[in-house]
Amino acid sequence: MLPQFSWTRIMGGSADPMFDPTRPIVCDVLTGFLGSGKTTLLNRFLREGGAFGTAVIVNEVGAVGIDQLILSRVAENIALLESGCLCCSLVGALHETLLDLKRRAQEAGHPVERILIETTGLAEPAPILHVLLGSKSLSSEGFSLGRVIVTVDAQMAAGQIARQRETVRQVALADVLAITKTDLADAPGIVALHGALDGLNCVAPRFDVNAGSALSRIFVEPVPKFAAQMVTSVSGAIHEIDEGSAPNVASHRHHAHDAHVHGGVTSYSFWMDEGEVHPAGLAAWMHLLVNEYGDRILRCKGLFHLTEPQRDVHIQGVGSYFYAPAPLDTWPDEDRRARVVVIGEQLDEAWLQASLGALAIRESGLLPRNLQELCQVL
Ligand SMILES: Nc1nc2c(ncn2[C@@H]2O[C@H](COP(=O)(O)OP(=O)(O)OP(=O)(O)O)[C@@H](O)[C@H]2O)c(=O)[nH]1
Repeated sequence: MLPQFSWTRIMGGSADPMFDPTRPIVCDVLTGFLGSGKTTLLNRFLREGGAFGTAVIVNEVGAVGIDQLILSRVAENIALLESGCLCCSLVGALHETLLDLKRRAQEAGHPVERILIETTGLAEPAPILHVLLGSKSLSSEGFSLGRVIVTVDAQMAAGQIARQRETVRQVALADVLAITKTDLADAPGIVALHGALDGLNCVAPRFDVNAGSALSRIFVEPVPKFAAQMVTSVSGAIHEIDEGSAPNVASHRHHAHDAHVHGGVTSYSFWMDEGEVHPAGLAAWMHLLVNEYGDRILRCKGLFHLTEPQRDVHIQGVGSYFYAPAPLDTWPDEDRRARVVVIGEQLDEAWLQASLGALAIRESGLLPRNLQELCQVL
């Protein structure tokens, strides 16, 4: 089902003579639990004019799209996907809508550099990420996944994390956590919120939507990839991952900070001192991980120095599916250590630590299914 809209309504204005139809189109996903402030945040971003070249796809469950009406007061470039949820029935429609948006942009000669996709509050981001990361037709048309922005209600989120599976999964898959309603929450509540977020996602930077420059940091500035030290500030409450206690360990020894458990979901980070990994070792480790945990893995991200060919790569897994490692133009920070974050349900820290031994494998096709087989091949 394609949304009903006309291209002039989407883009407005006249054709841009500088428009380059081959330019890549970055797709950002804006998600977060029901009422957590997605539309309010998007509205502010559009109103404050930072969205040139941005089209918006809004997904609402139900026959009447309210959010679209609110947003269309501030921007013309809105498409609505309604009567279903993107993560369930509308994944195919998303694919078609993206291609259709691009085709119409080309016909109209307007630049679309970015598409912001606002999901319903109940959406699980994983199926949407699979479309954006895994579709060959979308990638050959220049579409790529940008950032997953997740709104987190400072008043309600700690409780939602305890009760709502959707909130847990949304937070786990976030690249950026946008903390809303900090004006309503008290300081102890914000501290409790950070505690709740720590175990679910230790790598996504957190920004208070009500702080100065928040919009730019949430939507525009590059997202730090696994900075060894992350400092996040929400309403004056500083949460710091202390470098002193941070991982600085050799030989696949690891640090797993704050392995809080929320409904069985934990996040573990591992830093590795020893240099390069053969692609066969990376493949063996992914195979081992998926074989052990399957769909209990929610999200995996990593930075590695690969050999043969020698290159730095960013790996991404969503659920039990790993995408081809993406080459990095530049290593994202001064810390040259490889690192990986695994977020999932009922993961065993000791098992994860041991599994990293698979990274030492250098022979293609050597795919141990469990730790016992790994011991035999090492
Ligand atoms: N005080 C305060 N209210 C907020 C803030 N952000 C959002 N709200 C209010 O929270 C309510 C829900 O916000 P929405 O932006 O509609 O939330 P949503 O996530 O789009 O909601 P759904 O589409 O139902 O999932 C609205 O009344 C907003 O005005 C905030 O930072 N502070």
